[in-house]
Amino acid sequence: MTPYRFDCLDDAIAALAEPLMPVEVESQCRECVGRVLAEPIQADRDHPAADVSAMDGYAVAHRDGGTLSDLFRTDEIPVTAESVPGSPPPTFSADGVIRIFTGGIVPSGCDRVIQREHTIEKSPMPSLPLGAIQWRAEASGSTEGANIRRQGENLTVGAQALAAGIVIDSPQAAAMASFGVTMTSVHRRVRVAIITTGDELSGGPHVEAEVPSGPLPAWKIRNSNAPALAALLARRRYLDQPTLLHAGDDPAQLRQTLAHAIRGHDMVLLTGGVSMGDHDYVPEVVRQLGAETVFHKLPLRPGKPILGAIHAESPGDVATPIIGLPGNPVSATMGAVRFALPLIDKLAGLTRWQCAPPSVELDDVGQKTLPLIWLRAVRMTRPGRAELVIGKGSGDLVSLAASDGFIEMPPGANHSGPWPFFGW
Ligand SMILES: Nc1nc2c(c(=O)[nH]1)N[C@H]1C(S)=C(S)[C@@H](COP(=O)(O)OP(=O)(O)OC[C@H]3O[C@@H](n4cnc5c(N)ncnc54)[C@H](O)[C@@H]3O)O[C@H]1N2
Ligand code: MOO
Repeated sequence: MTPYRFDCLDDAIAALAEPLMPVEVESQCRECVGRVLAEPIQADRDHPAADVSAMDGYAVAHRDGGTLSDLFRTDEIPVTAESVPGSPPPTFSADGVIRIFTGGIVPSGCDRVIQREHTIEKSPMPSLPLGAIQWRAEASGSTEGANIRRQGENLTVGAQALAAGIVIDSPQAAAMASFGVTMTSVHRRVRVAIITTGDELSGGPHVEAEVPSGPLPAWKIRNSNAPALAALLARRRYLDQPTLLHAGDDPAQLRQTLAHAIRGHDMVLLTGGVSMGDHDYVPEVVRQLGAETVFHKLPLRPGKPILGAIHAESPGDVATPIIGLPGNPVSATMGAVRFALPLIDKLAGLTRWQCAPPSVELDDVGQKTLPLIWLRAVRMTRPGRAELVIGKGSGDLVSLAASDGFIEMPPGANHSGPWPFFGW
């Protein structure tokens, strides 16, 4: 029997994710790159729309024995017409071959395209205004259909090109453009509030986004968690810029700040004040505001005191996840990647919001083990391989800045992996 409600991080995340619904849909969005598609996209035409050439070369209909298109002929064969991309195809006749360019329509009757490298090209002359060719030996090795992209081989008209619930990135933008879609339905951007806590942060109770650069007394620190979490979120264009809030070590102020954040946001991330100290008010304030604590503390290092809760005005109402990340910068950053990002993805409307991280093997794992799930900072050394970045614990944001992400090892493990890798 363990003292934790969840022994597995994915189970804890799934429990928090369970009541979450994707945010609303905006229709007829034009600037939709980086947003989450909310409706499927269908092909408005076959892709390709006709049989087209995949090479610059000559379109022929190979008939063994005697005809001009015979690839075993050794004499000169006239070029009778050209098929140029952007123009309708010429008519093919067995009197010669058609010069065709990549993307040009293969005239009906042709059964293959021979790339120009497999020909000897003869210059035009008055009797042969488009010139002539002779086959090189390689031409006779071609097969039927060679270098032809068939009409509809990628997709046929009416079939689904893109499913709803994916991010519109570069390939998806290409697919939409190619099927003539200039506006579509997307989920609105997810609104996240980040609340930092603690009187030790410089700027007093109203610490905001700006980081003061002047000298500080030793008992004050600069707020590194807000910029760390904001930077993680900034890469996702399906999020609004997060609202940065701060509450000092005062339960009333924290309650007011958290209540305000819940009202205007889809998710609230807090850092600090979640552990056992006399000034750690987050768990109590979360309860006071009527949120259900799904877990508080997980068998995890760093980040053991993490809290996950769900707030809903009334049963069945919109559920707002609240994640209380430990204040230590390494715990806050790793916790945000591991816990907050998948939940944000679910809120954003992504179908595949659950983590499917790549894996890496460690170059050298050392002897140490932990009886907890261990998140360890690593730096990539080669594809699929990483080395540990040894730091001084969960306050060491300096060594974290030398890492590419972290791996997750189960309790007691100390072999080289492969281990799931979570990049920054
Ligand atoms: N008696 C116990 N003490 C502690 C336990 C425990 O189980 N029993 N857990 C330890 C662990 S593990 C962690 S992690 C920390 C988490 O504590 P809190 O979440 O309550 O965080 P704070 O005490 O408020 O802050 C911890 C640390 O982080 C610094 N901090 C806070 N906010 C920021 C910020 N925005 N930017 C940069 N640094 C920040 C803060 O000054 C503290 O040094 O609790 C252990 N204690
Ligand atoms: O979870 Mo704490 O992060 O070990 O310092």
